[in-house]
Order: sequence, then C-alpha cells, then structure tokens
Amino acid sequence: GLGLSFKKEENFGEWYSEVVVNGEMIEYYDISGCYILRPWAMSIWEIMQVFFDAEIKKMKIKNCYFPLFVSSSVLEKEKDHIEGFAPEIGVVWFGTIPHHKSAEKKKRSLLYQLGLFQVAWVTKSGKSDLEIPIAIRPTSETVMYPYFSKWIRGHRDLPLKLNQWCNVVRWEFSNPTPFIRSREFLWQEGHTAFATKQEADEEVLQILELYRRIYEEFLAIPIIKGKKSEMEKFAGGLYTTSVEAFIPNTGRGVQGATSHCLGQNFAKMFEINFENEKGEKGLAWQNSWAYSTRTIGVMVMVHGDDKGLVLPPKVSSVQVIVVPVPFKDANTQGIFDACAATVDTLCEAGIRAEADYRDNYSPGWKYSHWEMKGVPLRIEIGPKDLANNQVRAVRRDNAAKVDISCDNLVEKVKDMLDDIQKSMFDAAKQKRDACIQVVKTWDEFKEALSQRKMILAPWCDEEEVEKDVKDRTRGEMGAAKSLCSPFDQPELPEVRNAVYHMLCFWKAGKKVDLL
Ligand SMILES: O=C1CCCN[C@@H]1CCCn1cnc2cc(F)c(Cl)cc2c1=O
Ligand SMILES: [Mg+2]
Repeated sequence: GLGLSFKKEENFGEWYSEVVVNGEMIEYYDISGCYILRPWAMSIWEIMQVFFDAEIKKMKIKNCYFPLFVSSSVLEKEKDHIEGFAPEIGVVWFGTIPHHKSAEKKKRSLLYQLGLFQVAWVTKSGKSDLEIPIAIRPTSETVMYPYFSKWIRGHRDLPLKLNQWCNVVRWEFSNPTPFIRSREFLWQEGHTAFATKQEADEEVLQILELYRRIYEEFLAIPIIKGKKSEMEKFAGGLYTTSVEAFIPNTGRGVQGATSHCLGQNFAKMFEINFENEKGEKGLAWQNSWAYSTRTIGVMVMVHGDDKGLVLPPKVSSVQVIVVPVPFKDANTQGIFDACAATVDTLCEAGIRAEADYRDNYSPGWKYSHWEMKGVPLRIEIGPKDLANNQVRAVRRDNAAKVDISCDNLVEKVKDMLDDIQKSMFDAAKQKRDACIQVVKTWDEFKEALSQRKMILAPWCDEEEVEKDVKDRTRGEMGAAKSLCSPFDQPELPEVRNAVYHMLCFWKAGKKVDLL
C-alpha cells in the first residue's frame, strides 16, 4: 500500500530507511553502503550547491578538480610525518594513542586513527595486478598539497583558495545509513592557503556562517556553531569549528559540517612555504572545510513524519503540486485548463509548480503520493473551485486547508511558502531547545543523558576528563561525547574553581538503532 509501515516515534531507524525510499530519494544498491541518489534527492543537493557555489565565488574561491586516485606513498606520508615528528605524544589525526600499547598495536591503532583502514584500493587492472596499489581519495589533502607546495613560491602566490565538488570513498564497516553514513558520498571540500593566521582565522568563520545558512535558511534546521574539543577535532589541524544539529528522536547530536584551521601543520608536512615581502621564508597558514550529502539525511530526520517526507520549500524541486479533481463529467476539460493556467501563472512568478494529470490514479492516491514525497503545498481544483474562481490549498507541514481566490493566487502562494519555511524552522528550533538541558553537577548530567537530552555543561576542556566522561557514561544508552564549545556562551552557572567553557554534550548512543 501507499502508507509507511513504520512510525517515526516507534521505529526511527526503519522509518528513516523506508521514508527515503518511498519518498523516491534513494534506491538501495547491490553493494552494501552504496546508494542511488534519485532526482528527488539530487535536486536538493543541486539547490544547495547553487547557493554555496555562488557564495564562495564572491569570496574569490575557485573551483578545480583533482584526481580521484592517490598514490600510496603520498597517502602514507602523513602517517610517516606524524610518526616521525610525534611518536612520543602519539597525537595523530584522530585522537591520541594510549601510551601503554605495544608497538604493533600502536601501529594498527595509528592506521585506524588515520582512517587508513577506511581507504579503498585499486589493486588490479583487468587480469593483471598493479605494481603498486592506488588508493581512492577518502579526502584530498594528500592529493592537493604536493601541488600547493609547487605552486606557492612567493607571497604573491597567496592566498591560494580552491574548492572541489566531488565524491569521496571511505570503506566504513559500521551500520551504513543513506545520506548519513555511506561508503561513497558527495561533498565539497575547500582547501585554502594564506600568508597569515589572521586571514585563515577569518575565513574559517566566514565558511562556518555559510554552513549555518545552508542549515537554517535552506533546510530549516537550527544548528549550534562552536569549537570542537581537542579530542574531537581534526587531529591533523590546529582547531576545528563545526555546526551541530540535533535529532530529537535519537537524542543525538550530528555534525552538520566542519571548518578547520590547519595552522601550519600541513605546510610543514608538505613544505608549503613562501618568501614574504622581506625575503624571509614563511610557512603557509591553511584551512579546509566541507559539507556533504549528509545534510539531506539530517533534513529528512528532523522534518519527516508518518506520512513521509516534509520538504522545506527553499529546497523542494516541486514547491506546489496541482491536482485536478474532476467530478463525473462536470466540465472536466475546464478543470484541466484551470490546472494548466494555475501552473503557468505560478511558474511565471518563479514558483516551482507542477500538475499531476495522470488519469490512472485517483485524486486521493495523488494526495498520499505527493505527501509521501513531502511537497510543501498542494493545490486541488474541482468543479466547485472552478465555479468560484478559486483553488483549495493544503499545507504539507500542518495539513491546514485554505481557499484562495485566483485573483491574488501568486501573492497568496508565495506568502504560504514563506510561512511554511519559517514555521518549519520555528517548530524544529522549539523542539531542539526543549531537548537542551543545562546541568551543574555530574548527577544532573547523567540524569539528562538518560532522558536523551542535549546537555550544556560547564567544561574544563581537558582531554583526560573528556575520555573519563566517555568511559563513565558508556552503558546501555550509549556514551556521551562532546560536540562543541558554543561560540554563544550562556551565563555560566556558579561553579567552583577553574575557568570553565560551556560545552554542548550530545549523546553518542550506540544503543539507539540508527546512527
Ligand atoms: O573534514 C575535512 C574538510 C574537508 C577536507 N578534509 C578535512 C578532514 C578530513 C578528515 N578525515 C576523514 N576521514 C579520513 C579517512 C581516511 F581514510 C583518511 Cl586516510 C583520512 C581521513 C581524514 O583526514
Ligand atoms: Mg614553496
């Protein structure tokens, strides 16, 4: 039948998998962790891309395209570099290595933490083995930075600001989820190099603001901007900023996008240096930043309901679907003509409108179908509407019905679409804010965690403490992990000693079936 067989509040994981398929966004593929992005999903990606691409062009960032393939020598360069320079502290890209581990375990742990376990390799061409295996990019630092080093000689070569729209491959083993965790996904990755730290710091925040706009202005999802803890940051960089979303149903935060300042770490590693005005050699200051198709999955999770997808008008390829409601033989042609005229009028005004004329489906079937696909506004035209020179409009977000005179159709529809966009954001923000719990004591912390809350807690930002919190909360509901230290710091509750930052904690529940 048409309806969903799982309820969002009861079986969130199954509901999600079903809604992305029934909404015709995703088709499952015969290779695990890989998904087909159908037009209904691709059009959302494209609408966001048009916005983001235009904005980075205003920042004089240029698009390029680097090869998909990475030679193993350069991919492992980072590992050698880090091992060489920092064996004692064992700080690698993804956290630290406990000192007590044996050398072999340490090596495995390093490979794991470098994500090198996730790397997919090309080892054959046809029947014959390749002399040297070639990796498929999991991210492009090691692909791009040797050429940054070649292109950057003097200060006039800076700033170098590149971006690429591409796919990356990470051969994940934990539970694959459409949009959220797949072995191949689409993203943009920005890679920039500056002469000074100040320029880099400034761009990190400019890009983060664009990510906030993607979420809040397009996807109608409230986020929190903040700085990652030392343990959660991109270990190869200097600091990481992120926009954090929240999924009330799972009680878990989800990282929406990241903007890293890499400091001069990669410049050291790849010898990206330049002669400044005074003829002195300096290392470049770099950033890297990305958002991916994961954004679409977050949007489905936050807004979807038991009738299917609910799309914010800004990102819906069809904002208004017009459905003819013929009644026996009463002026059927007149109804079809009115539908066509309505579509034309709306399209001329820049509204993305379509009509569903299929004569092998009933109006009722069409209502359910387009509700499943999440089209923000439906317009029904029957004999009565025709006679009264009006249309019946039905909102997808709150099912409100209203009759609109054809005289001010465009203005009314535009207002409704704007109102839908705004009320979807407001509803999501209200729900998210209701899940935030400020705590001052450890007991309050544990209680809030068990209630699947997002916790604002005073924080010392010491790595040992963070690991301890993770260990002490590991349990059937899943461990707590830090998400960010918000830039907007609420009043600090009176706490004893030490200078505290406020930190957002979200549960990283393993228990929860989905993420
Ligand atoms: O998040 C961004 C923004 C865009 C460019 N990249 C950075 C960092 C990516 C981290 N990361 C993430 N995943 C990885 C997986 C891997 F297999 C290897 Cl070898 C490395 C990594 C890795 O460095
Ligand atoms: Mg150079």
